[in-house]
Amino acid sequence: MERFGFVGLPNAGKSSLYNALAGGGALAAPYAFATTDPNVGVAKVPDTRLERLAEMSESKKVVHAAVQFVDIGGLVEGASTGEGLGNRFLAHIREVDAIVFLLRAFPDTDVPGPDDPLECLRVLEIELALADLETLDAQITKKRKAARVDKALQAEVAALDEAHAVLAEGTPLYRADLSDDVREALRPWFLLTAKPVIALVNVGEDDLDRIEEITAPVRAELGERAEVIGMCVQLEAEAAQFTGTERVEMLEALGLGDGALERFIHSAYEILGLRTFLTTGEKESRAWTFRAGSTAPQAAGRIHTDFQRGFIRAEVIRWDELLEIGSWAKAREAGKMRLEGKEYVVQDGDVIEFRFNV
Ligand SMILES: Nc1ncnc2c1ncn2[C@@H]1O[C@H](COP(=O)(O)OP(=O)(O)OP(=O)(O)O)[C@@H](O)[C@H]1O
Ligand SMILES: [Mg+2]
Repeated sequence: MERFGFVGLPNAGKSSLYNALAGGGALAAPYAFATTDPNVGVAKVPDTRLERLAEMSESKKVVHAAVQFVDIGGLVEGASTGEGLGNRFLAHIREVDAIVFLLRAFPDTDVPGPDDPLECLRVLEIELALADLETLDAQITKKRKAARVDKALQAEVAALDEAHAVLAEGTPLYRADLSDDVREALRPWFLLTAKPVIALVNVGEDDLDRIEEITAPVRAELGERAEVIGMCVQLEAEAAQFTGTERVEMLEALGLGDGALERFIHSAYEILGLRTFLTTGEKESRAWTFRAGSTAPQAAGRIHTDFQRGFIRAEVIRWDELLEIGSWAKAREAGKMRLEGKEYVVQDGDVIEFRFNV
């Protein structure tokens, strides 16, 4: 399952965001990956398509797609040299698939810390860039020597040199203009600043009508490099303690509209190129996560490796088409199911039944 790490200065709102996701019933299951750090949550990805299909099939069970969130803890200036949680902290970041920068924009004299989101971003990025520089410095000389003998290593060394030059200027790699080849060569290095980023600007309760304005400088700074979302995490966490219509009323009363959590989870899903296909039946309806561009056998492998190995073909229909027809049996009868083979590239929103043979 894909994992997102919350990174921010102390008091940025990381734990509040975690609670917001946990409180809203979003936390499908607590997941402890280490006793020293129990703050890993599984958040289900909201999906009305799935709910409607489950209703249609009168499914006994409904299983949403899910992503993991980790509340990593506060990063302080000097983390790269061992300040604060230091290296243990950085190791946790290394394990995630994407980073969520929590940028504080709420003023509160009782809660210490900077409230300029751009300033917060700068400190976070410099610490992570320094940590990456250190990783490279520790290895680059050895690699260079090896490359003199083994020419095959030259491309990797060139990529490391390019990354080093970028980082030495204090620029995180996700912001740099690197070719796909260079990014690929850097992948085995698990560099912190090469990970995809969501910047979450945490605004104050009194600034709900200024979210766009407060978020704009961060958006301008990051451009296309990252997803930028503004919300008041505190209020979202309060609303998340309610469910169903109560939550809708609460969100309305707080002036939060549909709530930003769903939007946030969708963005998280989106930036990793994740997509959803669905299965539906009386026993269960379920949303499955796959990578954009996956073929039918690869998608089948998300259910079970046997499905991939023994793949014969897939019966496919778009979710809305199926809903309109009203049932799987009727769709089949009407000849509306497409038979797709090994080469088929699965689309977001496909409802699929796999035929396989093991
Ligand atoms: N948007 C907001 N407006 C006002 N107060 C907020 C907002 N978001 C969070 N807070 C408050 O700020 C304080 C710090 O929040 P939180 O504990 O979530 O930060 P944190 O990033 O987890 O900090 P740490 O790194 O110390 O663990 C809490 O008292 C919380 O209620
Ligand atoms: Mg915290």
